[in-house]
Amino acid sequence: MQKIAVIGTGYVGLVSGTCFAEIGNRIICCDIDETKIASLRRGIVPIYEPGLKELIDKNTAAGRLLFTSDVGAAIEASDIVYIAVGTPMSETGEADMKYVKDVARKIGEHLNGYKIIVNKSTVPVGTGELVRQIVSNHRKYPSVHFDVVSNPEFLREGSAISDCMNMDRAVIGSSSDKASKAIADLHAPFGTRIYLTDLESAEMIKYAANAFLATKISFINAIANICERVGADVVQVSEGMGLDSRIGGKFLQAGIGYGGSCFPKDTFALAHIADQSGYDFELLKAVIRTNDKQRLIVTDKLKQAIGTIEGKRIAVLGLAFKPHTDDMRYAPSLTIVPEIVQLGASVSAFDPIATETAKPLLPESVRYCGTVEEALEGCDACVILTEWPEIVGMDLTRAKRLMNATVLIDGRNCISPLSVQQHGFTYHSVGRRPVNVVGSGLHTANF
Ligand SMILES: NC(=O)c1ccc[n+]([C@@H]2O[C@H](COP(=O)([O-])OP(=O)(O)OC[C@H]3O[C@@H](n4cnc5c(N)ncnc54)[C@H](O)[C@@H]3O)[C@@H](O)[C@H]2O)c1
Ligand SMILES: O=c1ccn([C@@H]2O[C@H](COP(=O)(O)OP(=O)(O)O[C@H]3O[C@H](CO)[C@@H](O)[C@H](O)[C@H]3O)[C@@H](O)[C@H]2O)c(=O)[nH]1
Repeated sequence: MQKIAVIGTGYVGLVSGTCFAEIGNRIICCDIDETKIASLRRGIVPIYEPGLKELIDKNTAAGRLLFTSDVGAAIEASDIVYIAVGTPMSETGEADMKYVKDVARKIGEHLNGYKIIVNKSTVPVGTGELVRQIVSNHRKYPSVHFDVVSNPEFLREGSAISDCMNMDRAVIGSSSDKASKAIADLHAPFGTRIYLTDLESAEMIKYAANAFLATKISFINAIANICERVGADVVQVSEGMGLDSRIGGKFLQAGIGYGGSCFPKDTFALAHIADQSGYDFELLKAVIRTNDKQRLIVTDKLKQAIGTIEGKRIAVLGLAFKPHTDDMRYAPSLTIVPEIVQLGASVSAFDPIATETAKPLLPESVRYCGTVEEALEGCDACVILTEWPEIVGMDLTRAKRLMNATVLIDGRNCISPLSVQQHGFTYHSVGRRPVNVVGSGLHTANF
């Protein structure tokens, strides 16, 4: 059992803190946001993440998971201190290190004995060393030692608990064997692969992994745009490509591009790190440009499908950047909905979870609906931006009855083209052929 303080109780700190408690450690999750801590203490979880509330309730009841806004006291009461604060994109593209630096100062001020300081936030290479210097400079007792470790987080929102409990690997970077071993031992109950490395390489692994996944997405989106022009079907192309084990089928779903709190900011940050190091990362810059442009295809497709957008009513289904989260950070809807409104249409929007997070971020004229059906009623076209199960599984017969005109723009390629066409819809996807070829797909050799 380790005594651990997790500083920053956002998506990462709250989930990883809870999972560390679940494997038997005593965790104090702390945050400067007192409202957040007060909610958590009352059993109210401030973010939507499947399975998180149940796991928090279980571990708080067992006395393994505590919440406080007294960050200093949490540091003093722990042997391992995890940094999990935000590193948002600054105006110039690089990661804003303000919160990490604030926490490092605080750790220095409350270093009352040997501690391992572990950074879980996504940070530029060199941050471990920066944290070491700040902690050193703010130490109350200069004779007290500490080690710094980088242990980046790879969870995805929407499946964060499962990603954390069944992580592919734990990357642990440090110049101290003792600290690396302690953090490796901490991960033993997860039964995961441990990858030991130096601080700088661990920090780079996180950015490189996200940039690579973003590259796969922009690559398949570019292929989808070509498929549309030459008459191929991107879903079949990506499946056929993915069967090559060197390529793999994951992160090859074409659509309106990536959003979220990580890929947009981390690709920018890595391009900035490269620039600073004197290397022009042209490939990554093209990935970012491709993603920015991909969002614009929705209004282009709308114009193609219904002519003028002015005066029309458009149903927008899905606002969150991906299903199973209420996170709206860099969601494609934040670009697409204002564009539709600006072109003179009225928007009826539905999202099963993210509506409240979305409201302050979208134009005031947007009408929010409680169901898919309410959003579709009387609309001239329907646009899918997030593949929530209730949107993918919508009743097309009912949808057709409710809508003024049967135009469906599927920004996530999540509805079967055959099925929508059988229901009499005009279907616009991202690089799919209008109708599937019968008998296509994977077959055994004796087919
Ligand atoms: N969200 C993800 O899916 C994800 C996954 C992997 C890695 N990451 C990385 O993890 C880090 C955290 O991301 P997040 O999405 O959890 O951020 P978040 O914005 O949801 O949460 C950060 C929390 O830190 C708190 N905080 C800020 N300064 C503080 C301080 N001085 N003391 C105590 N608390 C403080 C904030 O109040 C906030 O609650 C980022 O670097 C991010 O890139 C995020
Ligand atoms: O084939 C795909 C896969 C994803 N996406 C989009 O990409 C974005 C990101 O999706 P996902 O990676 O599932 O969610 P995140 O929670 O942003 O997780 C990413 O970012 C986290 C923060 O760094 C990392 O920890 C995770 O490993 C990494 O997958 C979303 O808008 C998805 O719609 C696609 O368009 N096509």
